[in-house]
Amino acid sequence: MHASPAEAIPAALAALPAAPLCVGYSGGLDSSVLLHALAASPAARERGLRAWHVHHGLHPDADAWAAHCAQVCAGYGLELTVSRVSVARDGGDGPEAAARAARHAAFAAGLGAGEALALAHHRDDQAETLLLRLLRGSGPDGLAAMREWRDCGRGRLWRPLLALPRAALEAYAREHALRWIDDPGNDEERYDRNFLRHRALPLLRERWPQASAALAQSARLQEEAAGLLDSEDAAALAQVRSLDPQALSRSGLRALAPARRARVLRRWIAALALPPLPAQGVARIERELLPARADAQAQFAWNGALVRAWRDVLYAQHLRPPLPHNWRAGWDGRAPLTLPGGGRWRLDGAAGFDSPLIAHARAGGERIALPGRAHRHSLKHALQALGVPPWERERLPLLADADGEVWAAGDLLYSARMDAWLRERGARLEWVA
Ligand SMILES: Nc1ncnc2c1ncn2[C@@H]1O[C@H](COP(=O)(O)OP(=O)(O)OP(=O)(O)O)[C@@H](O)[C@H]1O
Repeated sequence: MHASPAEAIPAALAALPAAPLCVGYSGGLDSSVLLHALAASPAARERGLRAWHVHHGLHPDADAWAAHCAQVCAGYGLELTVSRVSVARDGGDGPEAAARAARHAAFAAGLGAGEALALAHHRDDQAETLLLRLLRGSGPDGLAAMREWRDCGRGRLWRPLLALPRAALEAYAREHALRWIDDPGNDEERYDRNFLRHRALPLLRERWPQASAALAQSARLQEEAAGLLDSEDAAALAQVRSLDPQALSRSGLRALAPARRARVLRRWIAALALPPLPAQGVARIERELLPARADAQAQFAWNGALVRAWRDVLYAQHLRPPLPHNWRAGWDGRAPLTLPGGGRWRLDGAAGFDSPLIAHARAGGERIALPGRAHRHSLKHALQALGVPPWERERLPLLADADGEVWAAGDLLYSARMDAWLRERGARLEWVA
């Protein structure tokens, strides 16, 4: 175990895969230490070390903080990126949480492919995070608290100081006579983290001097356990998954143990980039959507997402209104066509159609001349035969020629002519609902 950033940073860099390196620099004590230790490392500079300051625009001194960061970086000969973000002051969880969300969104959007963003979280931050998660009633994934590595946009977050106590960073800052900014927000005890830092943890340490180290150790053990659970969840999800990533087998889910089922459902929702299921979400799905005789209309909606049961599948999707009945748009296939209410159509592998087609909503009663069939078929029956659920049919755009002949329904059905046209060119249509 390393006792100081001066030892921890070179050791961590030696184990770091070759990747561009950036440091999240707020100007506070912790990230000033991290920046200094990285700037002193030839291995970090070889990776093109740069610094990144997110300007939240919340505090009256925020401009001065950014100027301080620029001055320090110039002194080290490092490039500094300053990103301004807009923070909703009246967000439900307070300005601190809103600033954090905006900062992480900026990181996720701005990191280069494979780039590592070093953050200066340390062992005492980890202990606070674990306590916060315990007090929120988190399970093993949450209690693993902060990982040393985590994916972020196209890059990754890296916390090379996570094993060091705050005191080691303070000693380093004194030893190197660093200058840093004291954010007055860090003392406000109405924020939970500050309450733990200034009141709860000092009290715990009176009786258990190693409290922070022990809490961080617990988080590490939880991370190991969560890793094991995670691979088992992935295997269980693969078992119940169908070809369509938005669909799971209801009978397959029923066969899983309830605790596993809950984890698989959460993992599936996260993989679809839908908002996390609320606390009662799993119970509602279990009760209303999983039974073999679930009501065909049953659904569970939360934060713009929806899960429903249909035949043997459980479907999850973003909540979207049906296509407006009167919607029509010319489309030559050259650029993607944006559909009302979100979603799009794209022609891949060909420059465009020979002559523009007309995209429109279904009116009912359409027929389509399918490949290899002598007669036109009812579109509705063809979609039913494909197992397309009713709500997906409501959002399904049609593509027709000037004579009203249907050429395609989303990317689910092609007419014989469209099929031949796409095959000749090795092209395909891609529809996102
Ligand atoms: N404004 C900022 N610009 C760039 N980096 C920042 C900024 N604020 C924080 N960081 C980086 O994130 C690290 C952690 O800061 P802070 O404890 O405020 O984090 P957080 O993102 O709110 O995380 P958590 O709530 O998980 O502790 C800092 O040490 C620094 O590396």
